[in-house]
Amino acid sequence: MELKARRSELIEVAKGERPADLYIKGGTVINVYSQEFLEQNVAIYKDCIAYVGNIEASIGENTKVIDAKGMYISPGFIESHAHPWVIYNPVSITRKVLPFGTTTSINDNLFFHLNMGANRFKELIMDLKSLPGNFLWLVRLVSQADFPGEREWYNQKEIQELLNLDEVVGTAEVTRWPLIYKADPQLLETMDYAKKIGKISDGHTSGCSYERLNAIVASGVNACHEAITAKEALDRLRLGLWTTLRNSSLRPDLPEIVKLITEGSVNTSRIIMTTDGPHPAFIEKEGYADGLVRQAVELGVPVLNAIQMVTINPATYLRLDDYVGGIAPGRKADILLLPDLVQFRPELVIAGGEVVAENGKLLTSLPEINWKKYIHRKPFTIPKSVLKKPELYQYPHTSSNNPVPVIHFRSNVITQRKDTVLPSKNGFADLSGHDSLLQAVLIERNGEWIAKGIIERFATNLDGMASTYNTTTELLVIGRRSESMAKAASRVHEIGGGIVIVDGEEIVLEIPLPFTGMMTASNSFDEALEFHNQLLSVLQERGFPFHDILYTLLFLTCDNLPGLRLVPYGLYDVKEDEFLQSSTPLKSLTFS
Ligand SMILES: Nc1ncnc2[nH]cnc12
Repeated sequence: MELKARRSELIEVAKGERPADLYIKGGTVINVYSQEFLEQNVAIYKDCIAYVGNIEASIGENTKVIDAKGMYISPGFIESHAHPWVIYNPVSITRKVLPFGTTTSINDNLFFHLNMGANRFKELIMDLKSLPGNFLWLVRLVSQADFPGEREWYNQKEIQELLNLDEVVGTAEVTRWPLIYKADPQLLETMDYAKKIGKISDGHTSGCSYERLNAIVASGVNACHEAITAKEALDRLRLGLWTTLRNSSLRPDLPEIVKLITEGSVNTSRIIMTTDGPHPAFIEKEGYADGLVRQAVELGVPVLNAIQMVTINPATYLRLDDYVGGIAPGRKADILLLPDLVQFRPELVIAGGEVVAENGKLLTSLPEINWKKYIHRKPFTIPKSVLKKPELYQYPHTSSNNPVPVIHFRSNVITQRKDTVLPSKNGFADLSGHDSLLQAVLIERNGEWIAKGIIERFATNLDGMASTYNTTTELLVIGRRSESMAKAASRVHEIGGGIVIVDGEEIVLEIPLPFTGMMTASNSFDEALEFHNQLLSVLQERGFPFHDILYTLLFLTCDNLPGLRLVPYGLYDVKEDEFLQSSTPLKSLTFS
């Protein structure tokens, strides 16, 4: 990490030979190293802490003294596993969570790399360096749904170059973890490279048994946030993984997994917490890293341990503890003044030595990013007229006697194969007698391929919807009426990405997501929140039975979760690793 303050200057301030810029006086320092509360002052010079103690020698004429009487002085919180694209974007999420005290976030680069490639992504990293706080990255080794040309797009040499950047702390989760289990040479080599240059590899081992976990840990993976029971969390801890307890909008599991601590006697020094990319309404209600500490303490975790789990523990895991995670000389001055240890909402947030927020209000400016310059790999080149063809949205089915493998939603994101006998009409499945079934297709933006399926238990009364908000960022079109689906698809094409819902011929909701098809191009978090709330309520009115629509859309097209998925190569049975219906080149279907 680059520091503005020189070490020699910090030494002078520590000795009282040079005046501090800021001096926080009269508060109680939360010492996450020694696990103590200490009545001490903190002197700050430029972007760093220079001194922690009771001597006031560094207060000079121009030193700004902050009275922290009655307050706790905490290290800034760290979100070590962020996904900065849940309709919000890197800037709008920072706007929201910096005043809540998250001064460091470690961000997945999935959709940035997927849409702009490694070199453009490098430019984005540089542009986002001007964000207040520490906005750092983990880089993907592959996407979340294999596609033609994936390994060239995620090429090893470029990824290694990214890993060498100061702003990149390691490799990101590999959701398709069987690749690691099978010792994929390209992935192992890159993870090894990361280790050699002192960086980490985040993991993702959902549903992985203890026995299989051994093989994953042997690959060099450092952490996992996918435990959904205290037992699974303990397995991970015991095998030497940094164990990240998740409380996300999709999986609000903390009450269960925290029993690892509250009903056990484990050492918490390798336990971390994450919100794992929650939707905007969750952040609005629960906060971010602050919400994790608040809830952990409510659930019975000792307060100092809970704070360590979002400060020094993630900093140590990320190999950033020389810079962030604690209040000590030579560390970055990322500091919160907390009025209490119940709400954990800071009265003052200092990031890099600057007061950036007070009483929940951001006081600093945010960069204006020209998102357009990054819209790069995938504009829609498929002619819009093609999207109007109704047969595009029908599942091929020639024999009424053969059952069709339907994607049945068991929960928000978990699906199962449900073979269903359906009549065939003009070579397609006839859904007219089955109210609970919808057509679903995934169309490559350039018309290279189309994958088709039928889904059940999504939103029974949905005429048509199209969305680039899914893990491929291609065009996902769902509905019961081909004409409405066509209209929704055409509109998303026109706006260059986003989510559109159509009733009959009428557009009832339009959410433009021009930045990669996942994010708004606005700095407003409130706009993202409003879009999310509208989407959920419009779909719930049409029968969507679950609590988190964005994750349903996101993961319908991934290739790692059970059971059937719609992915670039077709309708895919994840467990069997089998394609039940291959995707077809769209051009051969429609351009002739
Ligand atoms: N694997 C994932 N991909 C995209 N967004 C996510 N948010 C949480 N997990 C995610």
